[in-house]
Order: sequence, then structure tokens, then C-alpha cells
Amino acid sequence: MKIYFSGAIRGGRQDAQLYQEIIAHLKNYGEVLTEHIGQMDLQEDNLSDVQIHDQDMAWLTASDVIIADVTVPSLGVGYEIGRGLEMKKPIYCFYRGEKTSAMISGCQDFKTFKYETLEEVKGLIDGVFESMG
Ligand SMILES: O=c1[nH]c(=O)n([C@H]2C[C@H](O)[C@@H](COP(=O)(O)O)O2)cc1CO
Repeated sequence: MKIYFSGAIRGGRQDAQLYQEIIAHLKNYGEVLTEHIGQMDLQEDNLSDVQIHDQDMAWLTASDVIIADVTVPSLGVGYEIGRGLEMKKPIYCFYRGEKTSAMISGCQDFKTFKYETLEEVKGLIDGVFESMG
């Protein structure tokens, strides 16, 4: 199972540690193609924006499922979800707090879950992968 994890980079790195822990949990279910998103000391290396975009689109295309943390608003995460939807990938979004964008929680083509703690999101992820068989 190839998993595309999507989380904010230029949108803000305040949840980077949480992404790292979510990614570690996702690894119980398959290969996470975007492990760099959980890297605490992520430095934008010398890839151009075109290279970043094209690499991520290739990973998105290769993925079997998209798991997105949509707590920190990110143009890139929203874009990846939209492109993933076009590709008919199964998509599961997770967020903390009061609300997320209506364009995410209001989309009936994929599921969006609210959570509070790391343990809770891990349990929700377990439920998602168990339901996928
Ligand atoms: O350097 C990067 N590497 C990278 O893989 N991305 C992708 C993966 C993330 O799921 C998403 C984050 O978008 P943003 O940077 O707009 O928050 O875009 C985004 C950037 C920077 O925009």
C-alpha cells in the first residue's frame, strides 16, 4: 500500500512533530511516499518549485490512498486533495479545532474526521485502514 501523506509546509510548520508521529503510525499500513513532510528540520533543498510540484504529482499518481492533515491551512494540501479527487484516489482528511474549510468538510466524495489528540487520530487511521481491508 502506497500512502501519500499531505500536510502543510509553506502553510506553516507548527504541526511538523505531529505529522512525524502520524507518518510513523501510517507506516504500520504501508510505504509513506512523503516522509519528508514530518521532518522537523525540513529545509527546502535546491529543488525548484517545478521539480517539487512534478515529484509530488508523480507520488500522488503512484499512491493508493491520500491521508491529509488539514488543520494548518495550506494551499499545497488543498491542491493535492483536489488533484487526488480528480484521479479518483481514496482520500481521508483529519483536522483539529472548531472547523476546517467547507470545501473540505463539505465535500461528499471523501471523508473528513475531527480529532483532538494524537491517540485519537491514530485510532481513526486504524479504522480507515481496517475498513479498506
Ligand atoms: O517543499 C515542498 N515540498 C512538498 O512536498 N510540498 C507539498 C507536500 C505537502 O503536502 C504540500 C504542502 O503545501 P504548502 O507548502 O503550500 O503548505 O505540498 C510543498 C513544498 C513547499 O510548498
